[in-house]
Amino acid sequence: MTELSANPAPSMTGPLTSSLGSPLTSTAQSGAANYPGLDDWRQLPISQQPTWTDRGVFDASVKELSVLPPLVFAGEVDILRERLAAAAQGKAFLLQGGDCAETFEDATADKISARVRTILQMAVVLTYGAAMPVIKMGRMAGQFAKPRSSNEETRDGVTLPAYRGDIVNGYDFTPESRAHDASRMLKAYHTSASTLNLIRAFTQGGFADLRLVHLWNKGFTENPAHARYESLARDIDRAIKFMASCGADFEALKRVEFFASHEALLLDYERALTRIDSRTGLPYDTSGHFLWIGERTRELDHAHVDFLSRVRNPIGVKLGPGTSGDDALRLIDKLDPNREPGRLTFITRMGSKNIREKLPAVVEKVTASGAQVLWVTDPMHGNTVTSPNGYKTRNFDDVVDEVRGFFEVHHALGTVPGGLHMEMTGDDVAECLGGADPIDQDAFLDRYESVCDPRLNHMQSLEMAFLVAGALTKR
Ligand SMILES: O=C[C@H](O)[C@H](O)COP(=O)(O)O
Ligand SMILES: C=C(OP(=O)(O)O)C(=O)O
Ligand SMILES: [Mn+2]
Repeated sequence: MTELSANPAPSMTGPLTSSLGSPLTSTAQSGAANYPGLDDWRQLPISQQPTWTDRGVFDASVKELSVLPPLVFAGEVDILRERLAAAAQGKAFLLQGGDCAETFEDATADKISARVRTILQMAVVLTYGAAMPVIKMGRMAGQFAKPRSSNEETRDGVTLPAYRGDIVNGYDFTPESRAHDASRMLKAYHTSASTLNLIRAFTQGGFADLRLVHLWNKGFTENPAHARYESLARDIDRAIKFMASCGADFEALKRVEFFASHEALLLDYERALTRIDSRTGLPYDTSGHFLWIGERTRELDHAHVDFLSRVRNPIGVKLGPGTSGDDALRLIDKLDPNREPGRLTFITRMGSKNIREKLPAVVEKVTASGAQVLWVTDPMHGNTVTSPNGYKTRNFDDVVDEVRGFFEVHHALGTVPGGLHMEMTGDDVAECLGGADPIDQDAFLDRYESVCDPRLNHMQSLEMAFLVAGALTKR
């Protein structure tokens, strides 16, 4: 423990050091060992990395990760890039959602199923309302590493390392649990694999068949959004029956594409899962289909931007209210120098109070440069507040207002509002205030489950989908 508290600033370990504070041994190199540039990030400033307690465990974990099978196939990643290119042109819409922080404990069939069903329901609402394809993507099967504002947490006079996601340490407030344990990277890999396996089974094996559109609503608490969904599902049912009587073939309705994404924060993990694709000879980070760089780690000349500039996956970057048009242009030059459709997504999270004022200048500058990025709204992270009874929360009205602001800005500029990025769950939790069947802060006492940021619950998520479908119809 002293080792951890003696070095409370694992971020910015500086040039020529790894996240262990000293040069890594060759055991840290992955399958793509000699590919030029993939390890350049190790020479650059890096923030938000763990301070692992045991070098032996670290070396062994990275070595094992680097020979484990990839979690996703490079061909799927290429398909996603094409889908995102369509979204950037206004021909599809990206729906990306899931926990702020997945946990190992919650990687159960029930919870994964509720989340997938909720995303499928939202996608149906959006597809039906907006009459355009929806790209379905989970913040799932890998969303285990969290950047934090503070390295430490103090409770009742006791100070311990902050929780940094299950891939780094445990949520329990004990010195043992909060120690940074590199073997957790292996557990994160295996939990991602089993989550992805279940998602693939659900989405390819019949569960996502559009003819089961009613079934996805079953088991969720009845509420206004639930009822509205039922009515829409009845319309879809009628349309399907009508088409069936006309002899239509429903093969295409049986399966859906579902992509996995997470914040690529823990670069030792991401590097170990980076492989050279045998078809193209190029490096892919096979820990997920889509990876994003967070607001806290998007400095241009730092490690995260450098590493992600070198993999073929589609990349997202979160843009907070302090982003200038020039910042955005420099990120484009570094991450998408060839201006490749679908390569780069900007996920704006400016806050409902800032979006209308700050977003236009950034979008205008990017548009004037000729770059075609995909613009996505994250209406969660700029709207975090503390409730009077001490919970980290968000007001549903602020979240809605940021989404509205995002659409207004893009409508006014004639650009494409191409997606929604949400922290949500299929469970009936109480973490965000408000909604049609309003959550108040007293409900937090029993139903606040998130280990990091507050999520929209099942009903609030569906409500959001109806709202966005309305905005897309106008588009
Ligand atoms: O999910 C995002 C960040 O990890 C989170 O907002 C950080 O929250 P903190 O300010 O409580 O550290
Ligand atoms: C850390 C996150 O967001 P941001 O980087 O936008 O703060 C997140 O998406 O959980
Ligand atoms: Mn979050």
